[in-house]
Amino acid sequence: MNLKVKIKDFEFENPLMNAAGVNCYTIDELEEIRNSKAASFVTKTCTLNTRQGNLEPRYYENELGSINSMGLPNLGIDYYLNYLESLDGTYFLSVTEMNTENIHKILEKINESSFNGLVELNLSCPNIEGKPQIAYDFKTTDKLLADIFKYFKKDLGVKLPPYFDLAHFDIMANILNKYPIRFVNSINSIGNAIIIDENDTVVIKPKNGFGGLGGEYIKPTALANVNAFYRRLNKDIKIIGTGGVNTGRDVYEHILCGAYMVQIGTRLQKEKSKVFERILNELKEIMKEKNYNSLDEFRGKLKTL
Ligand SMILES: O=C(O)c1[nH]c(=O)[nH]c(=O)c1I
Repeated sequence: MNLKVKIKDFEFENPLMNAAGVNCYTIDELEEIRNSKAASFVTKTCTLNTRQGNLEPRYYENELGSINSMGLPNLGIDYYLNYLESLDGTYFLSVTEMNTENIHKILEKINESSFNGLVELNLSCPNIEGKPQIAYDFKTTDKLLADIFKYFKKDLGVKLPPYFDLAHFDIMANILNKYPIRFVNSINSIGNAIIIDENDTVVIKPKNGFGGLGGEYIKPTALANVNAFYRRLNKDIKIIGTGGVNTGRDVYEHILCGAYMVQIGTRLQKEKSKVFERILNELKEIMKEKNYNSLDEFRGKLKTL
């Protein structure tokens, strides 16, 4: 049984990796994933300088998922870049910045480095006070990508927020199809939800309790975003599916919708890196039952009525 995935010239043993932000803040956490059954990892989204992030409590989980307003805490691009440059194998480096000028600065830094993996440009952080998510501003996103591809020579994809209107899928896909983007990762957390505890109180401190939703809560929206972009993007832009993955069946559904790699966030936070082996075994069971020997045989084969 062959679980291999190819994105551009990069080949992965299987489709599983972590979602940015979970278990990927320190080198120790990244090494834990690298030494697990996951086929790759993505770093915590990083910026030019280190960031403390928002006040705590800034993360909360329950049986249905999680809510977070971390506020982009990270150890800075140099920390992650130096570590990544020391590795063989193919990994993902997630980056963003507070404005387009600094996004170009951090990408130019990567451009000049010997990093040979894929950059995941995060256009969808919902938790920076006063900063709207870039990917909800279509004009800015279009201009940013046009400027990036004037100089950026390495392999880059984008991390998108969920969209909820078919017209927005059309607009965004038309923009993305213009550029040599290697992948689109859908979705980031569903921004600005609230969860209330039994003391009539929100469960996280930042932004009056408003934070990004993850876990089972968001799987239907994640699957729809994966499939909407799979239907619209030209075939050399691969889809990475993120959101609501708890079982092998959830991975199977993301791939059925068109996903290549599949990222695990909330469930990894709960179960730690042994989750990759469990979910991989569950996926293999499903493929055996359905007599599939490779992911290509069922990727995108979602049936409609
Ligand atoms: O608050 C965060 O650090 C965060 N949290 C998320 O749920 N998604 C993101 O892209 C980010 I950068």
